[in-house]
Amino acid sequence: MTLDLPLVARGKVREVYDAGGDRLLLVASDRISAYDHVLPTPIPDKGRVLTQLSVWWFDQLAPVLARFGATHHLLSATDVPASVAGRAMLVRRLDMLPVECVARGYLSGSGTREYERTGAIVDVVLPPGLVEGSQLPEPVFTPSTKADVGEHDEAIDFARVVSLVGAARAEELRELTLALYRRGAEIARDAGIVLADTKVEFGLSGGALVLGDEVLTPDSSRFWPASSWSPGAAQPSFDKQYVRDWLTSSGWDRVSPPPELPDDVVAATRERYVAAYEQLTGTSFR
Ligand SMILES: CCOC(=O)Cn1cc(-c2ncnc(N)c2C#N)cn1
Repeated sequence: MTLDLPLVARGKVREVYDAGGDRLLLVASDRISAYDHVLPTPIPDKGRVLTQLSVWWFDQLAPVLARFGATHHLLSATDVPASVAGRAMLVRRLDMLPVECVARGYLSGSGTREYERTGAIVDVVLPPGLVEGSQLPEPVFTPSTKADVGEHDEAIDFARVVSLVGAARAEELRELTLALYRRGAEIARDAGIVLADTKVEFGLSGGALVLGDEVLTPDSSRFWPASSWSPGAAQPSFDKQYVRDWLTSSGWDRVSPPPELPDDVVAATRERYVAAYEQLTGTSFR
C-alpha cells in the first residue's frame, strides 16, 4: 500500500504521513514486533483493532484531559484514505515534547531489573520486597527520551524532564500521565485486563498541552490477563504470549531474522487483539 502523501516518520509498526494543512495521518500496520524484532508475518486486522481502540480511549479519557485544560490530537478516524480505512487517524500536527511519558502501576521488564539493582527505577525509589509483576503501592512516572529508530528509549529522571520542558510543564506531564494511567487501569480492570504500564506522548498546539500518538493500546502498554496475574514471574502478555511462546519453542536465537509464524499462531493472536478491544469497549469489533 502506498499513500500519495509525504512520509514524516516510520516506526516498527506504524507510519506518519503529512496530510497537509497542519494535519498528519497516523497509519497502523498489521505488523507485530516481539523481542525487539518486527516479525515477517502480519496479524490481519491488528492495525484496525489498535486504531479503533485508540479512538475509543481518546473519547474515554477526554474528561481527564479536560480537568488539566488539555485536549487530544484526534481529528477523524473516518476521513482517511480508503486504502487505510479503519487503521488510520487524521490528527492535528503538534510540536511534540521530547519526552516519552511512562506510567507504571506494576513492576516488570527493565523496571524490575533496575529495581533489583538499585531499589528504584531511575530516581523513583520503591519499597523493598517487590518482585516481577508486583503491583506498586502507587503508580509512578518513569519517563524516557525518544530513541532513534531501532534504539531503546533511555530512562531519564524527573530533573532531566524539567531541563527539557521546564518545571511547571514537567509537573503537568507527570500528573496528567498518572491521571490518564489511573483512569485507564480502572476501566481495564473492570474488563479483566491488568494495565501494567503505558507510554503516552504529548505535544503543544498554541501553547496548550495536547495528548498525541496512540493511547493505551497493547503496543504502547503492557496488557496482562487479570485472571492469570501472579507476582513472582514474568506475567503472560494478553496479546503477544502465543507469539512469544511459539518463537521460543521454534528455537529462534532472537538474533537472526525471525521465522514466519504458523497460521494457528496468527489466528490466535488476531483473536487476542479482537478480544482486548471487545472486553474493553463492550462492543463487537467489525
Ligand atoms: C511512526 C511512529 O512515530 C510516531 O508516531 C512518533 N511521531 C509523532 C509525531 C507527531 N508529530 C506532530 N504532531 C503529532 N500529532 C504527532 C503524533 N502522534 C511524529 N512522529
